[in-house]
Amino acid sequence: MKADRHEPQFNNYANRQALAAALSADIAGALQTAIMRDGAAVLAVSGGSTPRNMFQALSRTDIDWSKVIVTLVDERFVPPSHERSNHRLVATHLLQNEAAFAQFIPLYCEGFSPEEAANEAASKIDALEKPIDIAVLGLGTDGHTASWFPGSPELAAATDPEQEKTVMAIEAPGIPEPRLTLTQPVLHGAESVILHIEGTEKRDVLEAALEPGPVEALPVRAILRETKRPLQVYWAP
Ligand SMILES: O=C(O)[C@H](O)[C@@H](O)[C@H](O)[C@H](O)COP(=O)(O)O
Repeated sequence: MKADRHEPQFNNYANRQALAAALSADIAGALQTAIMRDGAAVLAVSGGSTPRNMFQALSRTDIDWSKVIVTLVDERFVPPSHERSNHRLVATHLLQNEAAFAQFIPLYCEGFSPEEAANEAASKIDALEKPIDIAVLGLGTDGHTASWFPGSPELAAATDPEQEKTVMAIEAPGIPEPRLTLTQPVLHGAESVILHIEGTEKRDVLEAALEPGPVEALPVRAILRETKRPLQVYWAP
């Protein structure tokens, strides 16, 4: 193993259906373990198109969802009625069936500025008094994860291991609306960090990010290099 390479643990599947079934079962098992240990479990999920099938499978798992708190790794600064809302995506595909009994902490807040909404969401997440048990991240082909986008003026602050804020407002060239994103320390502090990627292009981006180089170029590096335990990668072609 290369000394400066931060090896995640790869869980590779023949197809995306098999990945969704396995990842949803593994997340459900880890949530149930946290519930048994702590009386509650915190799950933070990403938006985008990749997690939809996994969300639908996870929504049907038979765990005590009333003891699960779901929140978002990041959010587009739009109301939950908007088609680009991650809140809407999670409400539609995850908080259904058995998982309809989960509690949900949104990041967006109607009538608030992005910064005010970030502070409001941070106060709710900080009040949980336990770290996130499972954070599920996606990956963009530009190397972003969460809303840590290359070229964002707030990228350094959001990926700073010393950042004291849990949630930050962030903008970046080319994205249509402001974002709200969890910061590096709160994801670093998660019991388990999962990267759910599909396709060869994203696998290549991850391999590039595992090589030495600046976080600014491939921001996912900020979590590849700083997790309490090996990042779990779930991948299918
Ligand atoms: O709000 C978002 O879009 C996500 O949180 C973002 O970080 C996502 O995980 C990647 O952009 C991958 O998105 P796809 O799954 O659509 O490729």
